[in-house]
Amino acid sequence: MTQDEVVAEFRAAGALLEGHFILSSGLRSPIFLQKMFIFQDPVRTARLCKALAEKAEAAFGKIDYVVSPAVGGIVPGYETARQLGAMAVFVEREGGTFQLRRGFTIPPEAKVLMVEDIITTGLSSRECLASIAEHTSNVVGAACLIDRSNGKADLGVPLVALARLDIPAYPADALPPELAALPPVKPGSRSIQGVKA
Ligand SMILES: O=P(O)(O)OC[C@H]1O[C@H](OP(=O)(O)OP(=O)(O)O)[C@H](O)[C@@H]1O
Ligand SMILES: O=C(O)c1cc(=O)[nH]c(=O)[nH]1
Ligand SMILES: [Mg+2]
Repeated sequence: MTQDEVVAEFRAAGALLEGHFILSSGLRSPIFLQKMFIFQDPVRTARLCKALAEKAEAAFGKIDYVVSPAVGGIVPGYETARQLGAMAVFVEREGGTFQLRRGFTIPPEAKVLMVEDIITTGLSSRECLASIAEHTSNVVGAACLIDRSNGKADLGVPLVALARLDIPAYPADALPPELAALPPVKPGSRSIQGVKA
């Protein structure tokens, strides 16, 4: 799947939102990729995650476990794992920190892929990888649908992305006037889980 085809899937799903958004990192952006508009359509999700699974397998070889950060990572993590013939588990915030809960375990010999939905600064991905590191050192890499940092986010492990886009994001005190003129909205879940943006 080409980068243009990935963007076309987001556009067709109505997932390319324009406005003034407060991102999980606290950065502000005129564009928000509402991945849940992708994930509400299982057929579209399967198309994207099949392509992601193929790219991840080509880069990292056989993968046994996919681990993703809740909430946004759960659906693409599950579907990518299904396409890979791997297991799918997720980490979720407990007291603000990602933890493997619900009795999930990762066998020490399992080759692990971290799957994220969207990457902006890479903070959520790094937090997810840190929580995985408490269970295994067998992480082969990471994969995401869209890396909106255009390759600038450093996860500390190799990353494959279905699309790399350069989408502007600004600190709150450095907004361009046209963005500052719009009322900000905060679509993500980090702040409602008691984690400082
Ligand atoms: O690269 P980053 O700067 O960390 O931003 C990307 C993260 O932000 C979103 O999650 P969010 O915390 O908004 O919660 P969600 O997964 O519940 O949507 C998205 O799902 C990524 O996890
Ligand atoms: O950085 C984020 O929080 C973020 C950006 C984006 O486009 N989509 C999303 O779900 N989260
Ligand atoms: Mg997330």
